[in-house]
Amino acid sequence: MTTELRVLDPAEWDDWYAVLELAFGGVPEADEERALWRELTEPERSLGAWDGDRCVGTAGAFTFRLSVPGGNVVPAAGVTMVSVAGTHRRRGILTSMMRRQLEDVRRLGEPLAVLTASEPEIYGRFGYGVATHTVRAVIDTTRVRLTVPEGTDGISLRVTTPADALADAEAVYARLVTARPGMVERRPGWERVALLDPPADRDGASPRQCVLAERDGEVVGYAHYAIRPKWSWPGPDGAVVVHQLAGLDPLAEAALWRYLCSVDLTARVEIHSRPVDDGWQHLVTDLRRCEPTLRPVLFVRLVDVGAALAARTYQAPVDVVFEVEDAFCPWNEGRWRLTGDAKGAECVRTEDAADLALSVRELGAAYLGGVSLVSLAAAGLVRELREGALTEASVGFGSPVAPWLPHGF
Ligand SMILES: CC(=O)SCCNC(=O)CCNC(=O)[C@H](O)C(C)(C)COP(=O)(O)OP(=O)(O)OC[C@H]1O[C@@H](n2cnc3c(N)ncnc32)[C@H](O)[C@@H]1OP(=O)(O)O
Repeated sequence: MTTELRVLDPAEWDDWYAVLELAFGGVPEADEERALWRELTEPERSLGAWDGDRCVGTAGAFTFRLSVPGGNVVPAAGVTMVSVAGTHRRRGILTSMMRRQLEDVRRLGEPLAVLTASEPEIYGRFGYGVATHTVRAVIDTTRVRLTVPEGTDGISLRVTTPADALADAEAVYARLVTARPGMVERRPGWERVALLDPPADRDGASPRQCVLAERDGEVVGYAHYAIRPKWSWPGPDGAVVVHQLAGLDPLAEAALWRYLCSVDLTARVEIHSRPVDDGWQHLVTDLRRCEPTLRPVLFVRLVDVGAALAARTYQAPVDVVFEVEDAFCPWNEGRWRLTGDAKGAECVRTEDAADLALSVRELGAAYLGGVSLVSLAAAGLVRELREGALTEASVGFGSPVAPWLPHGF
């Protein structure tokens, strides 16, 4: 069997997308959702694998800019819509699409490729490392109280709809992008992804609602949530389902959490995705009764090691030579000297002796400052060749704010 890889012709989008839908189980998306993904697809950077006139593989990329430690936003390919038809699996089609895609990303000059994986096992072989995690939790609001900081009463709340609050919520989001690594700048059209609310995904909950936090008439935070009513024999037993929450300062966030934790006729707050260092965990009286669980989310791949490492800053001075192994993108292989601090960085090829040896996957994992090089070394994935280099690099790579990706793509 030979398959041909080619750039997507927009006229073929329906056939191409049908392969993806089928690979994910074949449940058709709501018209509104499908139409939005069609609009957001960038055909010129989407690949199809064709067996004769049959599309049997798909892989897309979005043109993103990702926030990195220090506050820069760096061009990144947002790899997406990856699938291979059930009739054509395990014959190397995904591998050929990943190779071609990374070559294209390199040609476009984007130092990074990022993705969220359907199954984490798939992408390590292509050099992607897990760089961000998210916390899911269920707060038992019948047992857990929230102690909010003084000053929260200065925030007033207004209930509205996500659609009516869109411009205000987007303005808040835009101001937060550079404050936390791992966030994606929203391009035109992407604000509508935040509004997607297909009834099939609601699991018995209401359409999404929105509450705005305001100080002196200015919007300083918002939350998107839904209510899942439930009645048990003793009485009301509903849930508040938190989809998004963002505040420009701690008081705005605390006021939003207080509101969500005190909705009448509910007994729990379900938090689907929050940063691992989120403030609410310190406001609750009993974190054990919130059942926090961790999940890997964003995979990062350094497509151009030199440009990627020079694009972020380092919280403590670093001067280390990395010996990088990268069989899938051999242009990255070899030794790189990284020098940098909190103001800027440079990363160039060198013949000097290596201080640390690792694969490009581990560099991707550590890149956003959420996974420490020391912990990767503890797993045997980073080798220290000069004493002291591991601590130096690990401290420098760290981030005071945990990286987090607020939404999928
Ligand atoms: C960013 C995103 O869009 S994530 C979405 C990914 N898509 C899906 O999960 C949809 C359902 N699955 C599929 O469509 C396909 O099974 C794919 C795309 C995951 C894999 O496509 P294939 O063409 O079969 O992969 P390919 O033959 O190139 O396999 C490459 C390697 O990955 C391994 N692999 C592929 N899929 C998986 C998997 N789901 N779990 C573990 N290993 C896998 C193969 O065993 C192979 O290993 P090897 O190199 O050691 O031999």
